[in-house]
Parts: sequence; structure tokens; C-alpha cells
Amino acid sequence: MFLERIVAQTLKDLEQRKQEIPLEEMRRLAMAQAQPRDMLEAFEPRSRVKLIAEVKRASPSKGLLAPNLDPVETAQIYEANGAAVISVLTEPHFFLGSPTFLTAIKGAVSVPVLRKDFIVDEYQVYEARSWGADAILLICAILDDEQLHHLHAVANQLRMRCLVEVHSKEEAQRAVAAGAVIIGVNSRDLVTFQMNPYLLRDIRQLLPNDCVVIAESGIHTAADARRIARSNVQGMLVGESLVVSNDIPGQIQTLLSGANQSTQVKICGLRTPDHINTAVEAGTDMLGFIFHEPSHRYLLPSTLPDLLAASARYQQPTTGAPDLVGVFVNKEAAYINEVAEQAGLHFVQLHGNESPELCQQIKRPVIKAIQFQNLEDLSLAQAYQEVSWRLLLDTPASQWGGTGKTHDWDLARIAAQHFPILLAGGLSPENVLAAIAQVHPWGVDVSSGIETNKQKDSQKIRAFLAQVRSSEARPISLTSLS
Ligand SMILES: O=C(O)c1ccccc1N[C@@H]1O[C@H](COP(=O)(O)O)[C@@H](O)[C@H]1O
Repeated sequence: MFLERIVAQTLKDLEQRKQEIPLEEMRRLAMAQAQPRDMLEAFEPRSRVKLIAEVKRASPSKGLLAPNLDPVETAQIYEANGAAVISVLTEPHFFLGSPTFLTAIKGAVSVPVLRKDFIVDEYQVYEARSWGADAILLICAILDDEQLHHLHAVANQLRMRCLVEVHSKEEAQRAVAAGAVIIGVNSRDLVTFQMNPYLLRDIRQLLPNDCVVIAESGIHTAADARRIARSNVQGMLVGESLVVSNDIPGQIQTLLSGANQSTQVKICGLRTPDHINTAVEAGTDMLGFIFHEPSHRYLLPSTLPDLLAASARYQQPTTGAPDLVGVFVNKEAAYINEVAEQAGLHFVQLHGNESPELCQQIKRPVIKAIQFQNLEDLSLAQAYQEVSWRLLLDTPASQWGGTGKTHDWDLARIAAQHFPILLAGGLSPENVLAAIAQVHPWGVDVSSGIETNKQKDSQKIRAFLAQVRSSEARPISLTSLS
């Protein structure tokens, strides 16, 4: 396994460096440094996803990426375009890095600098500080609990922050137990190098809300950035897609605006592989399935896995893989949890008059539909906001939802100023741009408006998504990122 090879090489190199500068001397050099910059502060305000931009010339999974990259110039471009932290590899054999890159970058930027190496020995922590690093990476997969606690403590004594990287639920629990406050979820399998786009969401649910969570690996497109933003992360660590880009400022803008300013789209009421394929191809973020029997869009929950298996585009492991949302009306919590588990749902949408207590019993993040009729309903929404992942505003109706009728967007705008909302009810390719401009929702949700004669219409699905994405093709200002 490549990890073992890197660690073995790291230990070999380390022995050499310890001969040149003994531990006591390295500790003294570390202590003599000026106070480090606080990486935790770089993630304020936590409501926005920040960028940790990585300087690297090569990687074990991809080989040479940018062998001639100028480390300092690249770091300065990153900072000038909104990166909150610069990550630097100093490992020379697999990443073509160097300690001189780190020291030179630290002197050339004003944001915190992270030493992102394979740290297994306290000597490397002192070394990192003596080179100017403000923070270090600790990889759970190469450390036992004792090492993790010890290295974390040494870094803290030096007032450095640690980014503690995890690849599994078990490692996430170990990181939390070690006192980690900044946790990186690396979605790339360390043995196969395969990406698991759903790992982040699964692990995020286990991490305390006050942790800073960083999405790591395979973040290339605006769709990837929107996907990680659905997992309530505070940062994304990006290397490859930046260093190989011939337009680094443009790529940073794509990712930051994808995470912070894009509109999430849910295409709802799907029942056929063709329409699922169309929605995925057109770039939807969420696929919705109606588990409410009276609806003409009803789908028997047990048929969802087969439906997805027959949808080639959903099966293709693209990094922007959409999330699955099951829509329920006034069902028991136990039933909802069972369906969610068996059908592999990522989110549960509760569209009836389910209580806040029931929302709390659901084992998936809840999207709670609210029929928002007047300003007094804002306090009702507040009660649900505490127990749901997102609030959905739909048009009040006796059949609960999917009416094709719009509601008061002025009221919706007021709600959107208080919470991130999913706007539903009567949206269509014709009116969705106006809705976004007026309400500024976190996301939009559509069903009737992409149907013809009560059947989904591929052309309308494409047109709807094209309209939403066209609203995002505008530059963002750097001040709006801070
Ligand atoms: O679509 C349905 O039949 C449905 C039934 C019961 C609860 C919710 C339902 N759909 C939700 O309604 C909105 C879409 O509204 P529209 O059709 O675009 O006006 C969406 O949230 C669906 O999940």
C-alpha cells in the first residue's frame, strides 16, 4: 500500500534530518518562532465554505501534476483569489515538495499555512513550526490513538492547529476523542484511490456541530462544491484541480461560488430511469421520490433500488452524484426510518403536519415542508428549523404538495433571510429565474412545472436546470467571500 511506502520513506528521511539537527535543537528553533496564525479563525464566519488551497507538484495517485509550478507565485494567486489557508506538501519523493517551499510561502502570504505531510513523530511537529507552519495535518490512518493524542498535544503546546484527517466512521470517532476541532474527511480511499462521494455526508452526521469540517479530495467542479455544501462543511481542501488549471482564479471562483452562491436543485416525483438519467445529466443536485400513496407520482419505496440500478447515469460514479430524497406525508417515524435505510435515502422530506418531536426521531437529515401563510408562521418555522436540516416552503394545499401553484414570494424572501430554504410550489422553467432573483433561496424544488400531462418531460427538466445554472454564470466579488 502506498501509504506504508510513504511512511517508511518518511521515517528514513527523518532519521537523516535528526542527525543534522537533533530534537532539542529543533524544539528550540520551533519555540523561537513568532506566534502562529490561527487556522481555526480562518473559518469564520462558519456559514460560508472556505478554501484551503494546496501547493503540490505531484501526487501518488496522479503522478506529475504541475512539475514546474512556482510555489510562492501559486500561493500568492491562491490568497489573492480568496483562499483562507494555504496547504503545502514538503515531502520530496512522492509529492515533489520541499521545506523551502513552506518557508518561502509563509513569508509571502498573510493567511495561515498548513504543513500537509505524513506526520508520525513529534520531531516533525517542531520542524513544521520551525519552518513557519501555522498548522499541521494528522492522518488517523497512520497513527494509533496514543500517537494521535501526543502529536495533537505537542502541536497545541506550540499553539498550532491540527487538521485531523479521517477516512471512516471509526476514525471520525477517534479524531473526536482526541479532541480534534478541525476534522478533514478524505473521500479518497487510501488503498484503491477510488472516490466515495457519499462518505462525507455519512461521516458529517457523526461529528459535533461545533467542529470545523473540511471536505478533502476530488473537488473539481461547481457540482462537487454544491455536493459538499449539502453536508454542512466549513471548508474544502483542493489541490489537483487548482494546480492543473490554466486559470487558477477562475477555478477558485467556480468552486467558491459553487459552494456558497449556487442554487441547489431538487427534481421531484421521478418514476422512470429515463427521467432520472435526464435529471442527472442536466446536473440536478437531488432526486426526489414521492412515497405518498394518493399522489399520481407515488413510487413504491421497495422499487427504488431497482429503479436506480436501471438508471445508467445515476450508476456512473460521477463526482457530482446527486442525493436521494424520499417524500413522506404523516407517516410513523419507525416506518420512515426503515424505508430510508432500505431504499438508501440520503435525506427525508416530511411534507405533512409532522411534529418537531417526530423530526427528531428521523435518522436522516430532515427537510421539513412548511406551508408558510403569513409572518406569524415564522416562529413555527423557527421551531422546525432547530430539528431539521432544511426548511421547504410549499404552497398551502389540502393534498399537501405537488400542486403546481406558486405562493407569496415576498413572504418566502423574508423566510429566506432567516434560514436557508428550499423553495417549492409552482416553479417552472419559465418562472424559476424570477423566483431565484426575488427570494434568494438556498435551493429550488420542482415537480409539476417539469411535467406534461402529468408525466415528467425531459425537455422541461433540461430547460429548468439550464435556467437555474444560467443565473450562476456571473462573477462574484471577493468581498462577498469573507
Ligand atoms: O408531488 C406530490 O405529489 C407530492 C405529494 C405529497 C407531498 C408532496 C408532494 N410534492 C412536493 O411538492 C413540491 C413540488 O411542487 P410543484 O409540483 O412543483 O408545485 C415538492 O416539494 C415535492 O416534493
